[in-house]
Amino acid sequence: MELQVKNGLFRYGHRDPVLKGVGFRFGDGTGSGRILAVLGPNGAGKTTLIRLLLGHLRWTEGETLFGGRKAASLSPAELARLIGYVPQAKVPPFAVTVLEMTELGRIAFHGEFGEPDETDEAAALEALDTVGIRHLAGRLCSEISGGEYQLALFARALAAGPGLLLLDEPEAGLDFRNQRRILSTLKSLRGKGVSSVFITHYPDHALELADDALLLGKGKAPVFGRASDVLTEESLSEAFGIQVRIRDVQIPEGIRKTVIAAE
Ligand SMILES: Nc1ncnc2c1ncn2[C@@H]1O[C@H](COP(=O)(O)OP(=O)(O)OP(=O)(O)O)[C@@H](O)[C@H]1O
Repeated sequence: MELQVKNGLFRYGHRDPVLKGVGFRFGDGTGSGRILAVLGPNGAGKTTLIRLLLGHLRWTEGETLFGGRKAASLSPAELARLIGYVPQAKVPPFAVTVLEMTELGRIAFHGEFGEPDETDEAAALEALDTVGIRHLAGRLCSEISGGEYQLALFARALAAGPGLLLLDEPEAGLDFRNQRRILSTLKSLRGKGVSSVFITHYPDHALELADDALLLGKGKAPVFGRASDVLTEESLSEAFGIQVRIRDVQIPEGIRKTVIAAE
């Protein structure tokens, strides 16, 4: 699905703009999946951007379009069927099992007050399988680890079978193996035509996985383009204000880029 932002500017209240000059066209109408990594220092506006794309916030100027349709003209239910959202993990204060929480991802299909049916349960269990935590289906969300909960949030987004996933630091708090699980799931979803926009503080992950990258810098114009063009030693050093080096590392599958802070 094509995602486009035109002339985006956003400010909270009367403050200085958090985002300015945001414009990009990601993906196309051919149905092939793509991955966009969003990077930038703390406070650069990454989560704000995701909230704008989700329609939780409105651009002060500019607009978002999904498949050429203005996001503002889509109902919340239409948006929920198009987009899956994986927020930063915050365990809910109410007692809910992992399966029940995953079934919440199906709400656009059965309505807020409708009961999930067998189809919803099957989709939720399949999503739990995909992220490797089906064995936790009956456990309370308040009684699993933070990393396991992060995976449950991913499953909740997958349960709706969205064409586009928006993920806010999906690998944060996960161990190496589960980070790889998230990355390989995004990769295999791309192969099935599902696109992803993911915020990450790991430039290595962006270089490994992403087709495109959006680099946000505080007070600097955002840069969008092919990930290998956007994420260079120079641009990362400038955006993060620290000397960065990119090196090739030999792994059994070939060469992988690794990004090092050289200070
Ligand atoms: N609700 C709000 N009201 C006012 N200012 C806000 C609000 N939410 C965020 N901000 C400010 O907007 C700026 C961007 O915040 P945002 O959370 O989008 O950054 P981020 O790039 O996701 O940061 P991080 O990497 O730390 O998660 C920050 O300066 C933040 O203090």
